[in-house]
Amino acid sequence: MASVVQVSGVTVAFGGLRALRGVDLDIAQGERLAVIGPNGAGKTTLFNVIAGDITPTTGTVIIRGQDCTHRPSRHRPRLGLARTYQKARAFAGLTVRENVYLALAGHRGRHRALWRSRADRAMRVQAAEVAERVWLSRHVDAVAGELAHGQRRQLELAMAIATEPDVLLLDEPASGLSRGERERLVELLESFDERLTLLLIEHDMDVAFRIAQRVVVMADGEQITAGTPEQIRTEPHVHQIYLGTEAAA
Ligand SMILES: Nc1ncnc2c1ncn2[C@@H]1O[C@H](COP(=O)(O)OP(=O)(O)OP(=O)(O)O)[C@@H](O)[C@H]1O
Repeated sequence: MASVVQVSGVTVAFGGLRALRGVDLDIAQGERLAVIGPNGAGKTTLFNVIAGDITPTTGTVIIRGQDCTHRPSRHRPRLGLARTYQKARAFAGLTVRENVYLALAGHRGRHRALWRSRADRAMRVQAAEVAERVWLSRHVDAVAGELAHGQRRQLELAMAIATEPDVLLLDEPASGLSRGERERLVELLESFDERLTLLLIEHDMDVAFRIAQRVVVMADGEQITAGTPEQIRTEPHVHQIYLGTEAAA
C-alpha cells in the first residue's frame, strides 16, 4: 500500500529540549493509526509537524509524494490533509449548517458574495449532507453554542471532512467526552469511508485501541514500539513506560 505520509528522521528542538529525536513514521493510504504515550512524549509535536504547524529542526515530511517539510499548514488541505483541534473552532453563534458552509467556502476560497450566488444554494445543501455524515442531520439548524459537547465534536469533524480529505488528523478527539459520547465517536469514526486515512493522538487508550489498526507508542521524543492494538496491549514494556508513568503522574 502506498504511503500518504512519510516522516523521516524528524527532530524538533525547543531551545535545549528535544521534543522529537529522529522519528520515522510511514502512514499507508486508508490506514488507521493511533499515537499514544505518556505526557511529554512528543505526540502533539509530531502531530503539529505533520499538520505543518511546526517546522522540524531536522528531517523530512513527505505528503503524497511532495516534500512538505518547510511548507506551512495552509498548503495541507490542497494535498488532501485535514485536521481537527482540541479546542472548538466552530462559531458558537452560527448554526451547524452555517459552520460547515464556511468550512466549504474557506476550502474553495470563496468567502465573498456567496450568500447571494447560485452556488450558495448548492453549498447549503452540501453543508447539510456533510452534517448528515457526522450524524447531525437533526441538528443542521441548531446553533453550535447550544449543542451538547459530543455533538459539538461531531460538528468539528464535519468541518474537517467538508474538504473531502484523504487524510484526517485527529487531535485527542475523545478528550472531555462522556463515556456515551466516546462510544458514539468511535462508532462514527468507524462509519467513515475505509479509504480515509486516520491519524489520531489520543489519551484514552480504549478509544485509540478501538479505532486504530496500528498503534505507535512514544516516550521521550522517540518511538518506543508499534504494533496492532492486541500486541501493544500485552507488551510489558509498554505497560512499564506508559502506565507506569501515568500511574506516577
Ligand atoms: N512550544 C514549546 N516550547 C517549548 N517546549 C515545548 C513546546 N511544545 C512542547 N514542548 C515540550 O516538548 C515535549 C513534548 O511535548 P508534546 O506536547 O509534544 O508531548 P505530548 O506527548 O503531546 O504530551 P501531552 O500528552 O501532555 O500533550 C515536552 O517536554 C514539552 O514540554
